[in-house]
Amino acid sequence: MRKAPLEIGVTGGIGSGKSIVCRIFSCLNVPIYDADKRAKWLTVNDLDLKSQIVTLLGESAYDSDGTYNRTYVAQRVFKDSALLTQLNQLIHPKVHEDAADWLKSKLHVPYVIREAALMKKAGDQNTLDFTVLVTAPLDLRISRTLARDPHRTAEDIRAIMQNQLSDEERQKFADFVIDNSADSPLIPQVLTLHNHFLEKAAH
Ligand SMILES: CC(C)(COP(=O)(O)OP(=O)(O)OC[C@H]1O[C@@H](n2cnc3c(N)ncnc32)[C@H](O)[C@@H]1O)[C@@H](O)C(=O)NCCC(=O)NCCS
Ligand SMILES: Nc1ncnc2c1ncn2[C@@H]1O[C@H](COP(=O)(O)OP(=O)(O)OP(=O)(O)O)[C@@H](O)[C@H]1O
Repeated sequence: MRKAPLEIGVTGGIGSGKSIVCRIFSCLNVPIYDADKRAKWLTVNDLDLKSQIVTLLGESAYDSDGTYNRTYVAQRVFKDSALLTQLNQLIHPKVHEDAADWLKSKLHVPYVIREAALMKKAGDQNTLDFTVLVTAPLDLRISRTLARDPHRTAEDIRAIMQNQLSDEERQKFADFVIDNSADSPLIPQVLTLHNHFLEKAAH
């Protein structure tokens, strides 16, 4: 009997469908750690991190009510990969610490999922048992993201993509791939993986 749950990473670029895939896993009672969402929470609630971000990006990184000004930060960092690296270096250790704390309350389940766009860059694959890559054609990812995020332009989305690994690079470390193109239903693919992970966790 394993002492801890299996840890599965779900990764993919902007608009690939990580969140929707994780929502399906969540319906199967699998706990999900959403690294993007937690990173945003930490930027506001971890005061040490907040002051480091102000030192790096200036007071404009936060609105007067203390909200993280994501539009401002996105405009700065997705155009300047060196600055993005510096921001990552502040945020990622905090996210790793937070994820480790989260895992401590999930010891009773067969497996958990960590959802993150930056799996390889963040070094997450070293602690994961398996990695699942969610893919979709680039144009479809752009159109889905435009429909979801009306405040972004196609140019913004391409700038973000340029700061992310390509699917080809992600395939090198992925154990499984979920095809999220228009004609490929997600639920059967998730169910197959779910059964596989349950089996792995039992042995
Ligand atoms: C830059 C920020 C302010 C943009 O916020 P915004 O709400 O506009 O976008 P959102 O967070 O939804 O991200 C949009 C897309 O960019 C991706 N993305 C986010 N951060 C990064 C990054 N550091 N490198 C590459 N892609 C990133 C997301 O996965 C998503 O696909 C925010 O993403 C941020 O603070 N990122 C740095 C923290 C981080 O690395 N988060 C990733 C998980 S650890
Ligand atoms: N198979 C699909 N059919 C229709 N819409 C989809 C499909 N997959 C994803 N979408 C939609 O496309 C958008 C992007 O998907 P999602 O938010 O899951 O991507 P993501 O990989 O989590 O993106 P990000 O990295 O930006 O957080 C969402 O609005 C989602 O509802």
